[in-house]
Amino acid sequence: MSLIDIRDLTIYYKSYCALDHVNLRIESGDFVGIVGPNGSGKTTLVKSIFGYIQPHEGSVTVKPNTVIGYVPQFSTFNPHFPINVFEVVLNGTLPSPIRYFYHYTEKNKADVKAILNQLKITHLTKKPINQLSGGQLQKVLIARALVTHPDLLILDEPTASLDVDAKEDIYRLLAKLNKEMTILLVSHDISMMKHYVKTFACVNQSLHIHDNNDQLDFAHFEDLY
Ligand SMILES: Nc1ncnc2c1ncn2[C@@H]1O[C@H](COP(=O)(O)OP(=O)(O)OP(=O)(O)O)[C@@H](O)[C@H]1O
Repeated sequence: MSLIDIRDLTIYYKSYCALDHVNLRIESGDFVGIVGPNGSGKTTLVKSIFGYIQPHEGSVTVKPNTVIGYVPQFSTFNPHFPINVFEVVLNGTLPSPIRYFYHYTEKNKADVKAILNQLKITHLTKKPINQLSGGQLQKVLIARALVTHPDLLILDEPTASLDVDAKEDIYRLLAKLNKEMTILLVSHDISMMKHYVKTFACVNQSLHIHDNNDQLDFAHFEDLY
């Protein structure tokens, strides 16, 4: 069974059709890059995988017991909230829905330490998040998603607004993580993605799949923007 099986997914916002009979299968171990122009339906596709948006037609089936980690778009995160790195990552262990009087366990805290160590950001543990660089904050958000030990990590434009070195650093980290988990990455960085991604899904209301081993005409992809 595929990790994610999307069949004939059609989503409308009122009368506007954002996704039109989209089909996509994500297999365990894949590194899928979702590309497409602004407003083409990438975030809508991701939200439908989480079940935040219900299909008007078609279905999204997630393999039972799949743990999904999510790194939201940078712009949806408030970097000025008075909280430090350890606390942000610890938040990732909160159960959903949150129970009243929930207390973090010692295991939760040990998991956070282990992830910070794995991502080599232990030195940032006590730093307030408003003192982090863009690349450091992005790694912290990835750490928060990893603390639940996901089978599938979904990232929505994790490298937007980062400089080239910080972008490369994030892509190298994702390539390493892909040895242990499946990755679904929404991004506009086609030129960098093509070095790391195994499968491209090109969204523009409908969806086309390309194997990165194909001789892809990336110039044509870039024309879409
Ligand atoms: N809640 C909503 N209500 C109405 N229209 C919406 C809503 N969310 C998205 N849309 C519209 O649906 C289309 C797809 O939006 P979506 O956010 O999925 O695109 P995207 O490919 O992620 O864009 P971007 O690259 O700019 O982040 C857009 O035309 C958008 O304006």
